[in-house]
Order: sequence, then C-alpha cells, then structure tokens
Amino acid sequence: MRKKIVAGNWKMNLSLEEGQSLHKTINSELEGASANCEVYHFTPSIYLTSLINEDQKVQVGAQNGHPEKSGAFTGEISMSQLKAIGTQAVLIGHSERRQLFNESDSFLKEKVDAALSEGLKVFFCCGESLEQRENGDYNTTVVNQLKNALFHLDSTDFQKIVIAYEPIWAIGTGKTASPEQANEMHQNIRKSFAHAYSKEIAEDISILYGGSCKPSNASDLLTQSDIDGGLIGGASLKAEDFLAIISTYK
Ligand SMILES: O=C[C@H](O)COP(=O)(O)O
Repeated sequence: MRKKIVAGNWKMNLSLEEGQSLHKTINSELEGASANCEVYHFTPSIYLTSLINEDQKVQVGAQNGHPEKSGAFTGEISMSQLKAIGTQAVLIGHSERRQLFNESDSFLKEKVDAALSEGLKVFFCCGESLEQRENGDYNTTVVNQLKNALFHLDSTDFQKIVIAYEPIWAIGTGKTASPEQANEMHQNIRKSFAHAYSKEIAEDISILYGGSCKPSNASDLLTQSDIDGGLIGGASLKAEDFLAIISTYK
C-alpha cells in the first residue's frame, strides 16, 4: 500500500542555526505521535551532517547529487558521498534544477541510476510550465519527463521512488493547482505507470503534490484520491506551517 509523505524542501534558505532549530522542533513534535505519514527535510547539503540522525522521525535528504562517483566536477557532491554520510533521500529533477541549471532528462536519468545504485530514496520531480498548461500539452509533457528518466528501470526499483508533481506555474507564486487539476494529473501519472509497468506499481507509488501548498489549502489538496502527500517549499520553513500541513494525515 502506498505511503503518505510530507516533505519540506528548504531550497537555499535558513541559516544553520535556523535549520537545526526547525528540524529539532519538527522532530520533537512528531516524537511519540502515531506515524500516519513519513516526513522528510531536504536541506542544503552543507547542513546534512549536522541534521542526519537515524533515530529521528524526520528523515533527511539532499536537494541534488551528481551521478559520477568521483572526479573533476568542482562544486558537486556525488550520490555516493551523500550516501556515505547517511543521507536517506535525494531530490532529482526539480524544475529549478531543470530551468536554472539546464538539467536535461538524460542527465536526470543518470542521476536516478546513480542514486538507486547507492540505495538512496529518489524523489523525482516533474511538472509543466504555464505555457504547456495553457496550450493543453501538460499531460504529455509530464509523462515524457517520467518516460525519459524513469521508464528504463526495473519494477523493483520503484520501491525506492516517490514522484512529486509540481506545476512550475504554481511554485512559489501563491497560485496552486486546484485540487481537481492536481488530482487529474496524479491519475494521469498513475495511468502512465500502469501502462509502462503494471497496475500494482501504479497503485503502490506515492505521488506528492508541490506548488504553493500551505496550511490553508493542504487538506483540500492532500486528501484527493490520488494525492499521497506534499513537497512543500515556502511553508516548510516555519515549524507551525509545516506541522499544520503534516497534521492533514493525523
Ligand atoms: O519543492 C518545493 C516546490 O518547489 C514548492 O515550493 P513552494 O511550496 O514554495 O511553492
């Protein structure tokens, strides 16, 4: 059965002290609470070692990783280096990486392979631009992103993969997809897995929504039939907001 997951993507925000304090607060609030959803913090890589602690409720992930194990890639961190320090998960394919750092589907595919070979859990992001939404190309765009980076994998690999659907026009804009628009895309994504693999894989994979999700709209979005949680940006930076979103699954 697929899992509910709420993940915070801090992006390039928070000082180390702020990050440690936020992580500590979320962990202590969840301590002893019944586990109805998994919770992740995707933090700046430089903070990972100070936050990773296997005994805590909130799992810690990186926002990026390089597919090569080692070599002359100044400024990069490999998936194997992430794994070596105990990182539990990695974000791959976030639209900010695709757009601002020109990451192509084929490069993302290499990252997915490298992350899985290290045993990292992959949160694979997909989503269409406003133009693609308006000209009706959104379903094809998103399915192609999945096909190009994921559909070469074995069925068993999907135990380590979570999909995050993030319409680019909803990220950090205050505009959200309506619950119906988001759910329709999640159903479409699930169908593409059923078509490429099997009904079982499609039913088992967790698909998160991301894009201006906040306490006021979380319960409408995150309780849709095919939405299994959220990848939260801005609203993950304040403990009160992030906890309110997590409480959707209480
Ligand atoms: O990874 C998170 C998404 O980019 C959503 O960000 P946002 O909640 O600030 O719109």
